[in-house]
Amino acid sequence: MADPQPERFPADVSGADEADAVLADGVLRALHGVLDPEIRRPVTELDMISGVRVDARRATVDVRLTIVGCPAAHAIERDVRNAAASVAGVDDVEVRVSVMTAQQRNALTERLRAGRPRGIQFGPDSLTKVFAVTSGKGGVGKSTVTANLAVALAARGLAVGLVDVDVFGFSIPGLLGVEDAVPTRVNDMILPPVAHGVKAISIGMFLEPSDDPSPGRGSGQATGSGQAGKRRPQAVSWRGPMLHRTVQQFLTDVWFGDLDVLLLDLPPGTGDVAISVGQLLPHAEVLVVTTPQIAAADVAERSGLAARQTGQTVSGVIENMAGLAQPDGSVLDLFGSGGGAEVAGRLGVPLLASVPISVPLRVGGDIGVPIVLSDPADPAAVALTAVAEQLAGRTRGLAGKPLGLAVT
Ligand SMILES: Nc1ncnc2c1ncn2[C@@H]1O[C@H](COP(=O)(O)OP(=O)(O)OP(=O)(O)O)[C@@H](O)[C@H]1O
Repeated sequence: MADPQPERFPADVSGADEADAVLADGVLRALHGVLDPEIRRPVTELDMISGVRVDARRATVDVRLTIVGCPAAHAIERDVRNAAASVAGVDDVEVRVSVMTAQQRNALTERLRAGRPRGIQFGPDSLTKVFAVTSGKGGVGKSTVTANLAVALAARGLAVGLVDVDVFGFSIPGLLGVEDAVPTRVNDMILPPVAHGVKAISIGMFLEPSDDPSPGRGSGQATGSGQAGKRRPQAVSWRGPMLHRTVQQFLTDVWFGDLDVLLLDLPPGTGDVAISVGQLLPHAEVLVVTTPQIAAADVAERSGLAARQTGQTVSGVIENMAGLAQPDGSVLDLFGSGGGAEVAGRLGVPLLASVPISVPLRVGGDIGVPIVLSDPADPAAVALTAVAEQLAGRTRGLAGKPLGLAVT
């Protein structure tokens, strides 16, 4: 038997006379093009439009926000107003804002879950390709690489999620320019902020903001994020069970919707979080980031071997911080050379790219605009975009997936 459909709350559409009724229909059609900035679906599909009334070419649109103080309220109101005003024949627009009832909110969260029971969203049957990015040592550029891959994949039109499980050294919010973003909660569902087209979640988004009123770093591109003062760095010192629950909650309660690709930024090394991710997402493919330094190869290889012990597949190695191009055309191998190929050889997987040291790459990270967007012609951006293309080619395959068919 099919799952019962959650209740719908359709819009009441009317006009003072026949011509106004036609305009009201036009306004509703125009509103189909307005997306909720966090959920990324048309507001009309989400029952956020409760009424459209046109009187003597004057449109009144009733909008229902998901929660009181919805951080996306301003953007939704603006987009609704603009869409209604774009309908030829409408002279004026009034937008009236209210908040969903508990019943309407429940129906919405049910619908977003699409009848699936609450649980890990990216199990082995999911069509979402999951890549966990790991490294042996810290500071090799793993988070920078992950953020760039996510943004490059989103720029190709893929639906991309990024989970920053580098709990002790989280840096994804800053790298994506959303370090002050606060995720919205709708019932027990957490809506991840969207930055540069990527739905991103990080422990850094749940720390209490300080009272420091100075503006945070970033491009302010987060949509639907509450802005509440710059966060001072805070230490997270948790033991294994707490870490495991956090990873589990990110994969269960954060609503990503239908994703093509999910990337996870793991902490360096082979600790508790890597083990939790291995247990929760055993089908994830692992990408190992390392530097060209041969001396770092052992520890990088170990992070790949640890992933294999939990059943994950190591898909490739990305060498980062390779030779720095000098103004005279020579190349300075600051961290030596050959480390990436060495690790790839030992793990028996391809070396996916060698990303050079790049000042624009570092600057892109500092200002929250990844280099694949801020300076796509830079050699480091070119190398990272090429990796994203390889990964994109491997998404949405049904090959090897159980189809859930039974012989009767
Ligand atoms: N190719 C590169 N060229 C220049 N700077 C880089 C490059 N890759 C990364 N960096 C810089 O190196 C520093 C460390 O990068 P990042 O935080 O991404 O490392 P990480 O491996 O994720 O560290 P950890 O796991 O310890 O948090 C950052 O300041 C980043 O801007």
